[in-house]
Amino acid sequence: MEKKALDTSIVTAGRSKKWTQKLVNPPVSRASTIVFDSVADMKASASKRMDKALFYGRRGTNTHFAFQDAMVELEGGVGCALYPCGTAAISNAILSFVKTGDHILMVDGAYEPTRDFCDKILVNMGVETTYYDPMIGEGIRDLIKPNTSVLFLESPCSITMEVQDVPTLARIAHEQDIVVMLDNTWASPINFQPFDHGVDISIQAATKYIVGHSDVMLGTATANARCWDQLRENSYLMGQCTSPDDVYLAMRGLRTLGVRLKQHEKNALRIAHWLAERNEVDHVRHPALSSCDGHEFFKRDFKGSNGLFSLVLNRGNTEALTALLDGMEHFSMGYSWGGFESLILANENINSLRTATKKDFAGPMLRLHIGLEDPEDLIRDLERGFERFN
Ligand SMILES: Cc1ncc(COP(=O)(O)O)c(CNNC(=O)CNC(=O)c2ccccc2[N+](=O)[O-])c1O
Repeated sequence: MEKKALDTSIVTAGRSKKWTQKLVNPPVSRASTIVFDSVADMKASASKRMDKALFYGRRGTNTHFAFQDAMVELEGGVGCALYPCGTAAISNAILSFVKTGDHILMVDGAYEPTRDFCDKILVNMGVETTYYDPMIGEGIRDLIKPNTSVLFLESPCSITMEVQDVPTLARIAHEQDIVVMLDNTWASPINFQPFDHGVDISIQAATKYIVGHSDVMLGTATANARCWDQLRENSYLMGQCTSPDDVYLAMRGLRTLGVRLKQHEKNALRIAHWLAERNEVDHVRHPALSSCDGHEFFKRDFKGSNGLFSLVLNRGNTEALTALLDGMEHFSMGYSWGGFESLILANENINSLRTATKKDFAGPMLRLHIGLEDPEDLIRDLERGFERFN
């Protein structure tokens, strides 16, 4: 079969008639018990239970199998495990590849609950975590220990948006047979191809852009041939299963992911360049702008950006920030991103979330998620916000 363009794959991925039963979309197949016609049928299913045979609800149904196929086609790898949320994907992927006495390397700019998992769960299992500078590059070699089993990346990093040199870090990790995991949520399966850059396991909080409508919690971990069997079986043993209703909505989200990302990107760049000229802004941390750490890696490795970026203000205290935030008309405050709506979050002390790298920023940070609203309305909303801020 000839290689398809990305936009064609977005439309066709996961639509094997095995799963759709000639419908355009795979039906929502809810199941715990799967019944068999004969002992031979039951044994045949059991022998193929690890390869999308209908066996038991926890292994998935045709709805899950369709979405898993779609994720592998779009992101790469050989298999995709599903989880109730992105945080579950992160924790179960790591748990699938560590044992007591191991050491892992975790990017200092990781999503805060990822850090909490390391500091509150792994530590009690006798797994040591070293946090490293997102921009460390070749220096990662000096942090590797004989018992290092996982190198975890998140690129760009949460809130501070550093873009990591993934291929360099992966190359060095593989010299010591270390498993390379990447939280690839910002790029989604579309804008960064993890397995082309040395990653072994790519993690998505599908909650964000894949679902795209702020109404489902879901996580995925897609693995290459080296890691797939171990990831799949350990995640199954830890009871990681998902609702076919949520998976159906994630599959629905995939079909518009390409066009939504393009519009988010266009709107966000309009606003990021406008913000860069505001006198309240010290600098904008958008991977597509040269003012963002790792911008050169974004240009080299990414196919595009999206609506999520941050900025550093050059002044402002809690009172001024509250005045800015409380009166926004189109920017809501909420703990997520990747839906169609615009969001805004403030962070007054990013260094409280970092242990290996301290930022000497001019002022507090704002993280914006630019939605699908008209960017001129959003700019006017921000203008009014800055009037309250000043
Ligand atoms: C890159 C990345 N990777 C994984 C996850 C987790 O996904 P999930 O929300 O589906 O579990 C996320 C979720 N992102 N959520 C946010 O950025 C906003 N949420 C928060 O800030 C939040 C929420 C609950 C508890 C703590 C935080 N926090 O980051 O401080 C993510 O951004």
